[in-house]
Amino acid sequence: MPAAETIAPDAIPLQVTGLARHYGRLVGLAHFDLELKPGQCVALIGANGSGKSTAVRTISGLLEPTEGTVRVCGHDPHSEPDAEAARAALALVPDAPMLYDDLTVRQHLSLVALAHGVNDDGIEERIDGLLERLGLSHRADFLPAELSRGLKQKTGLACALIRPAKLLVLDEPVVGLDPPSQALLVELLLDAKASGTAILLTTHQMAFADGVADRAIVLGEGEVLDHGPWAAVRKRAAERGWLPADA
Ligand SMILES: Nc1ncnc2c1ncn2[C@@H]1O[C@H](COP(=O)(O)OP(=O)(O)OP(=O)(O)O)[C@@H](O)[C@H]1O
Repeated sequence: MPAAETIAPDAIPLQVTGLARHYGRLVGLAHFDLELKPGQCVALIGANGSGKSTAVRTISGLLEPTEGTVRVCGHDPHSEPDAEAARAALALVPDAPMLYDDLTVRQHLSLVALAHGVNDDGIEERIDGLLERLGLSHRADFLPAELSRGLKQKTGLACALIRPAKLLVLDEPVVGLDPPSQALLVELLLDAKASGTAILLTTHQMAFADGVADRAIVLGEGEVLDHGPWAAVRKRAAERGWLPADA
């Protein structure tokens, strides 16, 4: 059975319990709990080195946890063969997009769509529509080496958005994007939320998170310093000096 078909329609997109990741004696993340229901968006915020990428990478199955459990739609991304179903449900946009040197932008999207069983008659039109919306149409037949940093970032985002993920995980998604593209990304993420996709993102851009986050978690030295509704946590974080003064 294809992995995507093992995902129950009413599955909870993300459940994380007691997650910890140590790097030798250094604690990258500790005591991390999170549940994300369909259509919810949580922003992880915090200073450099506070553990945001460690959380994202451990939740996505790229890093083994030292302690704790992760379930993506009920599946464990750290245990084969269950990890295959977790990967089918989760779309990750890492801080530096992983692109194939010899595939064009359009070929990346076609490959991702095919790999996730999205090969219906309308797929080419949807790829064209997404390329157009992201301002990538004029670079559709270019290779990654011919793209700027921001265009590579958009290609990584397009790859995640072309497939029907239950959980979208984005690590610093607006780095490299110009202000109109950041606003466009907010629109695309609101569309994804409206269709029931849960979102976990990290960012240093508070104005971007204002547009999309329902809740926030503040990390510091790998520990959760605060969590709750986005606006309240953002205000407390600014008052306590956890954010830049202009955030
Ligand atoms: N591969 C690694 N080996 C050793 N220590 C690491 C490794 N990756 C991260 N760390 C450490 O773990 C801690 C958390 O790092 P992480 O990259 O998760 O932070 P971050 O909040 O994403 O930071 P930034 O905002 O700078 O991207 C830091 O102290 C960092 O130095």
